[in-house]
Amino acid sequence: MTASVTVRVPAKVNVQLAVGGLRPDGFHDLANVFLAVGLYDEVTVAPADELRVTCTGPDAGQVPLDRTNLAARAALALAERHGRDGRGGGVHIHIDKDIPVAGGMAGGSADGAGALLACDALWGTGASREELLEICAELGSDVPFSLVGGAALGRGRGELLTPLEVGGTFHWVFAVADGGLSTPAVYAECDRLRETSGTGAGVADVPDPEASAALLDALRTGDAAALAAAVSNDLQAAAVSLRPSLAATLAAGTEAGALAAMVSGSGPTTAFLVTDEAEAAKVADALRASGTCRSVRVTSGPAAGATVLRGSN
Ligand SMILES: C[C@](O)(CO)[C@H](O)COP(=O)(O)OP(=O)(O)OC[C@H]1O[C@@H](n2ccc(N)nc2=O)[C@H](O)[C@@H]1O
Ligand SMILES: Nc1ncnc2c1ncn2[C@@H]1O[C@H](COP(=O)(O)OP(=O)(O)OP(=O)(O)O)[C@@H](O)[C@H]1O
Repeated sequence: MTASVTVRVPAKVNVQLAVGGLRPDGFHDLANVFLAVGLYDEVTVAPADELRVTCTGPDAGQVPLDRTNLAARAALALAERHGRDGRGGGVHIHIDKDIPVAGGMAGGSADGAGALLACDALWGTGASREELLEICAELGSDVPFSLVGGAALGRGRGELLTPLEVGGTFHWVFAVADGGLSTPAVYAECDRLRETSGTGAGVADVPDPEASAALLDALRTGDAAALAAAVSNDLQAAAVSLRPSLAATLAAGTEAGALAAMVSGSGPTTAFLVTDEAEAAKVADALRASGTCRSVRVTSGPAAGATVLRGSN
């Protein structure tokens, strides 16, 4: 019997986040271009008498350890589908968290996808990729992408994925802000700004979001300058409206020579696209010196999706 299984799962940045109208179910239709980047959480699962979640890492204190944790919800969902209800809760899930919490980098989603893959291996469930993706979509809009990684276009509320070709490595600097932002609050602020913009348009009749052809081309050819010219995030104004101090962080990265500066997803982490590792180090130093963020991370993408590192059945 396998003693434990460890899965590594990447963070994401949205190189394009086009937000459509508010749907009757409370979600927004998206054209969401995800890129997985090399900051990872590791999720380890092992048999236990009951469901238990533990977490280590710099932000561990902000992670819920009850059944609301996305990793716990993933384990319970798989157990229920495979008739393990009696025993299914019997798993210890440990999260070694390196992805900023509530930072717009899909940290909780990563843990959900990681726990799902790890429990599937631990229990020998043999769930198909299709079933795993279905459970991921039930857990959250970003969770399917955490499973597949690489780069993908997410339609619907972000869960309907089409893998994208990427022709090179893109270098990034991330500025982690103090505290998090609530994803629903940022979407609500986006609607509020649209309603008060004076266009007279309601939040339901926004044009259908479309992926940018220039952006997809830049990903395919690995052209960082072209990607920088095409990135966009419809949630950026909302995140900055809720956290005005982000404007200074964005300006600090731009002044330091970043090709592009943007809010990562719903924020408040900010993302800076740079030409290479040397530029990344320069921009990272400038951001640290600016005093406009809590910490700075340097990495690159695309990164592989959820991957079993140790143990399997
Ligand atoms: C901002 C992004 O991270 C960009 O990738 C995602 O759109 C958010 O994905 P997520 O954190 O997995 O979000 P979910 O757990 O599915 O939804 C949380 C809340 O965010 C809002 N939400 C999310 C996704 C979406 N397409 N439209 C929304 O309006 C809704 O208020 C929803 O109740
Ligand atoms: N495993 C988990 N790790 C972190 N947060 C979790 C987890 N499970 C549930 N949460 C809850 O989800 C909230 C959002 O955390 P998360 O780190 O996923 O945000 P995020 O990166 O902004 O998400 P996204 O980019 O998908 O919108 C947290 O405040 C926390 O209460």
